[in-house]
Amino acid sequence: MEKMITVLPGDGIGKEVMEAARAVLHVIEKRFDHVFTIIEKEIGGAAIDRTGEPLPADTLASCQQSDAILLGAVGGPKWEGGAVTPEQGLLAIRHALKVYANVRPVSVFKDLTALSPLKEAHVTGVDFIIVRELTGGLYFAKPKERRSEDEAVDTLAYHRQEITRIVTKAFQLARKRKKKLTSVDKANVLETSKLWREEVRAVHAAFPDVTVEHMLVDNAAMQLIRKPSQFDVIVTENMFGDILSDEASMITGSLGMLPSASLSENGPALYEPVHGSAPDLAGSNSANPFGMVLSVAMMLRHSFQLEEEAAAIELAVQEVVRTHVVTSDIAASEQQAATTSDVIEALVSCLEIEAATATIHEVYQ
Ligand SMILES: NC(=O)C1=CN([C@@H]2O[C@H](COP(=O)(O)OP(=O)(O)OC[C@H]3O[C@@H](n4cnc5c(N)ncnc54)[C@H](O)[C@@H]3O)[C@@H](O)[C@H]2O)C=CC1
Ligand SMILES: CC(C)CC(=O)C(=O)O
Ligand SMILES: [Mg+2]
Repeated sequence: MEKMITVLPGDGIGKEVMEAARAVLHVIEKRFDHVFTIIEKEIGGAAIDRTGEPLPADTLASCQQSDAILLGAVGGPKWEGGAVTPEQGLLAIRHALKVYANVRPVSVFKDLTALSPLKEAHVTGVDFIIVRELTGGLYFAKPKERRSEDEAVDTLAYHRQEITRIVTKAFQLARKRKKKLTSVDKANVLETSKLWREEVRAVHAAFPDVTVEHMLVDNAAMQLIRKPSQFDVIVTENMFGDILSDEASMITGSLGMLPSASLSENGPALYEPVHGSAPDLAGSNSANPFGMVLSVAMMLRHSFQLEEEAAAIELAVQEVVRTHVVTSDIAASEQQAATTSDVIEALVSCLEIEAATATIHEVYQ
């Protein structure tokens, strides 16, 4: 298979975790005989420094011509408060690619259950996805913001159609899973949430086999900690999904574990870890690359239908976790922490050994 992938490392640890994505893709290419043409482009602070723009035209053009896009993370103190910010580049690319559905799976690796701050019994069996609306709501309001000396206003607006398409996507995903959808809103006070609920009820008519519950966001935040295994598919608006997914990441042991896929109706999808550029870790070779690497697996599965290749990556992550080659966020102690480079090396050899094992298997069966 031949595919073109634009990679956008971005800023901070985005660059470091993208090294892991590249290394893993390289092994997959060799092992399964694919050709991945990788084009690297700038976004965020790196792009501002060189061009003055957080999303240069050539970056967007490359993404639009690609079969899929991998993004690290953007942002950092260097650009905070500037007239142009790295985060504007991130929002702009999501908007331009129309990737309205951000799918964030939350599942716990067996060998990490003890690391969750939650009781092990509560974490066991956790396997849900957050479907976050990604191109509307507070982060995209027009006029985007209003600011006077003493007042600032952001506008939360949703059009019925924006709700219909994300809710439909969530129902479709729920139908393929345990058929339980939790719609999270704040319908007791927000007009947008009332419209959201109306639409969930309307779309439900086409998915009678899926059970729906409506949950207020403050309760949902609590329920995620109380009993995360109650969830199957959560669908929610942009900012609620942003906040709840960082919260949910800790069920798995670390924000560094979570991958995501940002999907459009029919254009290329964007795959990125849930975390940001972590300025506190940048340059220290200690970022957890699993969220990025698992995003590569999502890309292979969803954009290229390469199930075996995706599973090979997930298996390698599982094996590397099992052998405790992990960064400090999920290591048993600081002394036992591996570097990002160690983890990449372990992932690569694991993927290569898996290949060798597969070959022996084929020879002897
Ligand atoms: N998709 C993106 O590009 C995102 C960008 N950001 C940007 O990132 C910058 C930093 O934001 P923060 O609020 O600090 O969020 P963050 O997600 O970068 O970091 C939050 C905390 O989690 C830790 N962390 C994050 N990723 C990790 C990993 N892979 N391994 C181990 N620990 C990890 C960090 O060390 C930090 O303590 C800001 O400029 C923000 O706007 C934030 C979230 C998403
Ligand atoms: C710029 C922010 C909206 C990025 C973020 O936190 C996210 O997408 O999860
Ligand atoms: Mg976020």
